[in-house]
Amino acid sequence: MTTPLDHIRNFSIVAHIDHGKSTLADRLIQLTGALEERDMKEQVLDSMDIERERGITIKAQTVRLNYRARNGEDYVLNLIDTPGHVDFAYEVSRSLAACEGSLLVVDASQGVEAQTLANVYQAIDNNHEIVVVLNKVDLPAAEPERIREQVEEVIGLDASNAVLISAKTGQGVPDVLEAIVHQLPPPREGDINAPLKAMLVDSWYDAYLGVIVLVRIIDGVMKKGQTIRMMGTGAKYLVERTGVFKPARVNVDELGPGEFGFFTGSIKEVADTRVGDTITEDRRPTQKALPGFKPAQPVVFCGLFPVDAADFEDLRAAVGKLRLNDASFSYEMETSAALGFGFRCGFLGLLHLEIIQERLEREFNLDLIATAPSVVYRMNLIDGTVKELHNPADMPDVVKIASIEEPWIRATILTPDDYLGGILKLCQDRRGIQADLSYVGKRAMLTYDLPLNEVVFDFYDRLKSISKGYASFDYHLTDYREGDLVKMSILVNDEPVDALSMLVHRSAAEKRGRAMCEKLKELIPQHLFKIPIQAAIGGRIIARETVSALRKDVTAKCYGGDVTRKRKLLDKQKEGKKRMRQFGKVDIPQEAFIQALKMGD
Ligand SMILES: Nc1nc2c(ncn2[C@@H]2O[C@H](COP(=O)(O)OP(=O)(O)OP(=O)(O)O)[C@@H](O)[C@H]2O)c(=O)[nH]1
Repeated sequence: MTTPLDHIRNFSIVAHIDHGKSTLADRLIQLTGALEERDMKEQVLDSMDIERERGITIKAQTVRLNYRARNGEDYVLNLIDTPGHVDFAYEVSRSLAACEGSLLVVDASQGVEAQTLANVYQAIDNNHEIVVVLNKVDLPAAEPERIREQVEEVIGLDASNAVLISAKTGQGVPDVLEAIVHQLPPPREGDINAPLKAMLVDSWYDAYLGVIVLVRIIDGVMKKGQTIRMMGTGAKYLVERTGVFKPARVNVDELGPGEFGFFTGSIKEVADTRVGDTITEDRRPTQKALPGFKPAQPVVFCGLFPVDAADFEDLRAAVGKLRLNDASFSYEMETSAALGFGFRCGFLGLLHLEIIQERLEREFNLDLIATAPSVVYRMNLIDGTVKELHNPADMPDVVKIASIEEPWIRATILTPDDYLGGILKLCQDRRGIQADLSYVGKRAMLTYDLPLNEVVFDFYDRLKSISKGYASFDYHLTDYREGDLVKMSILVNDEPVDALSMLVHRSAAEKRGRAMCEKLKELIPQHLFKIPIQAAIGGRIIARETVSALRKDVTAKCYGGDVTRKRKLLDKQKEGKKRMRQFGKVDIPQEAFIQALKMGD
């Protein structure tokens, strides 16, 4: 039996990272009895280990809560989880488009932050009704009244009905459930007799069931035995199972209008499902598809190579497996003179890159070298063609290039006033153009346009360290702009190391080149001969350092003495060697690549 529309509420929780979204979700699940206390793992919505460790939510999920309200009526509340990090802004927007309301969670001791703004405006753009929830009122530093005013002033939302809670102690959380029922609207449309029309919200790969597709039903019903058609791709599948998450997976006979749930149907790959696609019944299709979504485009690329060339096939299998579950991660084979065989991989952002790299190393036990992250450049060639450049190593000959364009972002930074000077300097150093500066209480809200190229390395780390962790940051891509960009190569012992070449702005090239050479000098161990390290643009050397030659007697400890100690040392050397890469006659440790690429101003 399907639930009547006016007894359904579909909502998301939007918040800045760490303001308590997952803790509140846990409480709601617990209060509605969706999960027995003893089954209650901390933060059930964050299902992947790495996510839990980092405390961030990546994959959007949904949970059905059955709630008997104080008026005695039974409601179905679908909680659609959204990720909180800027890299996953696209996933946020697609989950928001599938529901009607949001809880805006704001930490009452911290107040509005950059991602509070970014996420709540996305919800408002999706016509959401919004319940303001002020969390962490148990903290001595909480100032709910001040933050209530801030929400009204800065965001322009009515916060007079804000619910004051502590997701940690549970205080006030039952009022959140009532607010969901009374302040959020039921699904706006939905005709059970109309042809099936459903939105594909998400999909992921499950080892037992294959691809699981999360859907929001608009019209009609979806049930086992139906042949459905994806209107965007034209592909047809037989529905084998329909169900909901409570949060454990439970099969149901059918899904009706306004409901969220999943279906399975021998779909082989996540890549066969397109988020935002309209699903209809093949036999009786709906006339009009939903407005589609754009697929998420990778914006940051880097090469991933196995430290040990023998691991290449394992790496291939591993990236293939990850891709099964993450359509926004892309890869293609790449060869590098310096690093051998590997893959050029595309990511939604730096965090996405780090997560994938970490999963490859941890879950698949691979030792990897990652090359400098690079954005996608547009090369306007003299012959009129346009080429997208994902890899600095593939840069066309400069004489063929008319101009180079690079992606720009609009960044919003909120910071306590004390750190404003340092942050302005950082943005300025990174070629930023200030668009706005205003105040949110005692904090400055800075809006800057920046080249993404200047942000992908360590901008976020620098921002955090300048502001002692107090500044918050959010960005979105805006446009491509022409830039005076040059390819900088690094030569070690007169040989170019392709994995270290990068595109930089001409004005920053010398400084960056010098910094790279200095770092490499520290990181490359001494050899028996002198090693020159140089940065070059075309044939012109712009920076140079030298690793001096090793004096012979340093190896003396390897001769004579205790045999076990000697063997141990040799073993250590062998281990160390594995993590080195040979360039001509020079061994470069793996760390050198990573460290050399972190600029440090
Ligand atoms: N004192 C106090 N701490 C809280 C409360 N709610 C959450 N926390 C703590 O705040 C931290 C962040 O909470 P999460 O629920 O993980 O925050 P989140 O917004 O889901 O974070 P992301 O998943 O990273 O977006 C955790 O250490 C929680 O234990 C509260 O009401 N009071």
